[in-house]
Amino acid sequence: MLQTARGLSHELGLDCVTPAAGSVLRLLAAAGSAKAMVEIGTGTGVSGVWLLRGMRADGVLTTIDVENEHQRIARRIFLEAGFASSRTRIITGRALDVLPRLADGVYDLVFVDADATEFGACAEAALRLLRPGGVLVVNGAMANGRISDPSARDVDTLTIRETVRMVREAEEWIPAVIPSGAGLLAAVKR
Ligand SMILES: C[S@@+](CC[C@H](N)C(=O)[O-])C[C@H]1O[C@@H](n2cnc3c(N)ncnc32)[C@H](O)[C@@H]1O
Repeated sequence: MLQTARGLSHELGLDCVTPAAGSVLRLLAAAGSAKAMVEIGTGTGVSGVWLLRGMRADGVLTTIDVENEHQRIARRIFLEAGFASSRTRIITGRALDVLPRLADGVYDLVFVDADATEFGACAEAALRLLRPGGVLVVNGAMANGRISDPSARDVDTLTIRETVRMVREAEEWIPAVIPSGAGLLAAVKR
């Protein structure tokens, strides 16, 4: 099932989480006995299946994407992977329009994998959405190796660098960068 979703993702020209990064997502969801999670960037559902596999059997994944077509594929992938439609809440819209409508302090995990220029704003929203002890995960934290190259100053790299710095320095987070896949910035909310 994940192979099908990965193939569809590549056909659409979308990146998706690698198996190494996906297994970290599953582990974090399982370690936190996650019951409520938010995903920003549904894509074709690759990361969603990893998250669903880790979270509690009665948990619900709220997943946001601006592209209805991507979510149409993801909805089918979730069902074919054995997850009933009651396990997912699929919301179509821009992340920064949808996130303010979600409840404060009730989510166990927020996974960010959409527009890199909005990573900082998504991390700030996650601070409001997560319960204490909840986990933020941002995919692409190493900006394909550009993060440590001071000459890389494109807008995506600059935003990712700034988001990693902001989360690392903030009192509210206990952070780590995990070098799996495109790099995962993970942080526990104090
Ligand atoms: C890298 S793909 C997500 C891949 C997915 N997480 C996976 O691993 O299978 C990024 C997705 O974010 C969506 N996206 C881009 N900008 C967005 C925004 N501002 N708000 C919501 N979704 C956005 C794109 O339509 C795309 O489906």
